[in-house]
Amino acid sequence: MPANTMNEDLKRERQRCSFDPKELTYLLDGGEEKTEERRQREKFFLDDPELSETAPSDYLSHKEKYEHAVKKACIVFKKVQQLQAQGKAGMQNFREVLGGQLGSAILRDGNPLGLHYVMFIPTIMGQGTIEQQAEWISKAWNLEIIGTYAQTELGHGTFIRGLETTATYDPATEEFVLNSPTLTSYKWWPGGLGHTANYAVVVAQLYSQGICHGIHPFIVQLRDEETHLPMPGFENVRIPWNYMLMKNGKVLKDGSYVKSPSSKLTYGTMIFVRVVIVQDAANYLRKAVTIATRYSAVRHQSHIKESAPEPQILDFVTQQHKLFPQLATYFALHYSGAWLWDMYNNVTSELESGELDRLPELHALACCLKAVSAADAAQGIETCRLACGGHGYMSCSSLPITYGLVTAMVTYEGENTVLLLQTARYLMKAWQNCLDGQPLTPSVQYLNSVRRSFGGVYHKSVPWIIASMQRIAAGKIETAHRHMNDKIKRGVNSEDAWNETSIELVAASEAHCKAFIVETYYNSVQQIVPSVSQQLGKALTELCELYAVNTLLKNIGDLLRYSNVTTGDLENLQRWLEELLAAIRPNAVGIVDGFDINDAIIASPLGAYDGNVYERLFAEVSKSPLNAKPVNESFHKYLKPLLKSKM
Ligand SMILES: CCCCCCCCCCCCCCCCCC(=O)SCCNC(=O)CCNC(=O)[C@H](O)C(C)(C)COP(=O)(O)OP(=O)(O)OC[C@H]1O[C@@H](n2cnc3c(N)ncnc32)[C@H](O)[C@@H]1OP(=O)(O)O
Ligand SMILES: Cc1cc2nc3c(=O)[nH]c(=O)nc-3n(C[C@H](O)[C@H](O)[C@H](O)COP(=O)(O)OP(=O)(O)OC[C@H]3O[C@@H](n4cnc5c(N)ncnc54)[C@H](O)[C@@H]3O)c2cc1C
Repeated sequence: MPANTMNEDLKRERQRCSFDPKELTYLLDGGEEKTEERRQREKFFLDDPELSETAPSDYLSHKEKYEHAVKKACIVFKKVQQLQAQGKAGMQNFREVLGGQLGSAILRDGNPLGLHYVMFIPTIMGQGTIEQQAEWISKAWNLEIIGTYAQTELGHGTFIRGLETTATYDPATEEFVLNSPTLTSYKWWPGGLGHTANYAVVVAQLYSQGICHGIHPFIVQLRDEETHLPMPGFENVRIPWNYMLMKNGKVLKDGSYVKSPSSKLTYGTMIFVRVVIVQDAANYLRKAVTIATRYSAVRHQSHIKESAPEPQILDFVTQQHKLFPQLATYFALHYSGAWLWDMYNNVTSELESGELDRLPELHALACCLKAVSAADAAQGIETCRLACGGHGYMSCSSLPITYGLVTAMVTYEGENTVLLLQTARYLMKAWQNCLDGQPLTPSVQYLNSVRRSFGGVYHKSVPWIIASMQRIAAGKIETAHRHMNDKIKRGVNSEDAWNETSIELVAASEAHCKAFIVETYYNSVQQIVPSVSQQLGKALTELCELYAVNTLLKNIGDLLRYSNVTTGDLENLQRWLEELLAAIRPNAVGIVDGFDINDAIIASPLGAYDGNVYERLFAEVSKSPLNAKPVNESFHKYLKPLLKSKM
């Protein structure tokens, strides 16, 4: 590949951009200094020859991939320790390095220490007493032990009240006795459980004095700390009394049980991870859309006008309609994720002082935002992959693996439908409160105002779209509430009525979440615009408008059903969408440049900064061991005899 050449199309695109991408980078990082720190950190890891890929891991076996990932995770850990020793990193950096997009680029095939940092340590911090934190946290941070979070069993993932593993307190020895007595009670799925972790937080049904007190977390040693040989299996495993995490519910030494202020505090780690997933989903989406946008600026195909040369595929409006909403969705999820993170931190500190009032609202928002961000990011990444035609299908494009990782988010940490139904529970109560004239929490305040008016006259503005989406959400909430109550009035019991109405309940939850995202995104942009250049402010506003218009147009049926919108208004919306695509077109490459994702993190020949797509694709396929020899052995072994036998 010619060194230092920049693709001519990308050069032109960069000249066309109306704002300076660096300004966007600084905005997203939180300032120039933060950008510099991030870049230095990325360089520190990515320039390490032991961490940079010489050959793609696609060509390794499953076992080799695992070993390769463990090796890299250990190198990363040592490097973070080096940074800490130099005072250049705090504890937070484990999360930034191992959990963010840098970590997922280095540990492309999975992070064997991921659960240790994202669930084991947070559970001890959130569920352990001060003494238990003192005992376990520093060991865990220093990687003297490696933990995981073992909740899901072969038979139960969603319905955690149905877990079968038991922990029975024996006051005679002051120990808990753990048992997984059936095939379906086997712990199944926990990340790192197979070969990496030597400890786990095990979630089990607590029994004391003959009474079941529901699920609680216990620290259990899985493997010998020296030999790493597995401890005897889950039959009558004895652990000391203080291995039950007792910040919330407790068992006293005599076996009496002290209830937690809320049994749902045991579910705290799940809320934390759901909150983190929103940001994680956004980051994966921005990587995919960077790849697809740069590729679409470099790729020429077909004709718009027969007389003109083949255009960049980014000039097809249908291509813009595939990609630009993904750019906008990144920002929408980024700002909603930041909002949720703030709420999570505020509510967590309220919980510390015994205030539980805002926990239900946090739970309702974390559930629907996790579900919608995982689903939208997955769909967005798949759209980006398809938008790259055949080359998007190649594993070296990084798009299939990115989609695979994000689609798992739909299932883990609470399956999406199940989480949307949790939010629906909250919304049904909120609607009832609204009917009864009771106060409403901030995120459902709109139900009151929407109830009073059916619609407002169309005007070309995001606030009109927000109001329309709130009207749709309130309409769907009202419909589900009414249908469920009709069934109950007809004699259906409330549980069956819930199940029979659940399609509408899920739809109501999604609509509520979308309205929340558009409003949060709009408010964030309104706050940012006065502090950035006029050009960047305009670009950010256009993206926000695109997200709003596109989301509303995807719900035309609902809009017609729940508002007094006219077909003329819909045509105006469609025109607005097309205007926005045209306005964003010159800035598309500048926007993804502003994401400032290092080429080693992009890890795709289609999306590198220099745009040398074809040269990089060629270089990539030549790494395949299959291409090392002109004739593969299978020809002589199988094909040749077959060909002969046919002659
Ligand atoms: C340092 C480096 C780090 C790196 C950093 C980051 C980067 C990477 C990030 C991503 C990587 C993450 C990898 C994670 C891998 C996956 C791990 C897992 O899946 S682990 C496994 C994950 N597994 C799952 O997620 C399992 C999903 N299942 C569940 O969570 C539960 O079974 C349930 C919530 C669905 C129902 O629970 P159930 O007990 O049957 O409850 P009912 O329905 O009967 O409702 C009763 C009442 O309770 C209320 N309430 C409920 N929850 C909460 C809450 N949290 N709070 C408050 N309230 C709550 C509810 O609203 C209702 O209130 P009301 O109406 O009565 O007033
Ligand atoms: C990559 C990955 C990593 C994971 N890591 C961990 C880990 O580290 N630790 C851990 O403990 N677990 C882990 N899990 C498990 C994960 O949390 C569960 O798979 C998840 O919670 C879903 O539960 P399930 O598999 O039982 O799905 P199920 O609940 O069996 O879902 C199957 C279907 O049933 C539907 N369904 C179930 N209940 C209801 C309901 N009440 N109403 C309507 N529909 C319903 C769902 O919507 C879905 O369509 C991981 C899973 C994956 C995929």
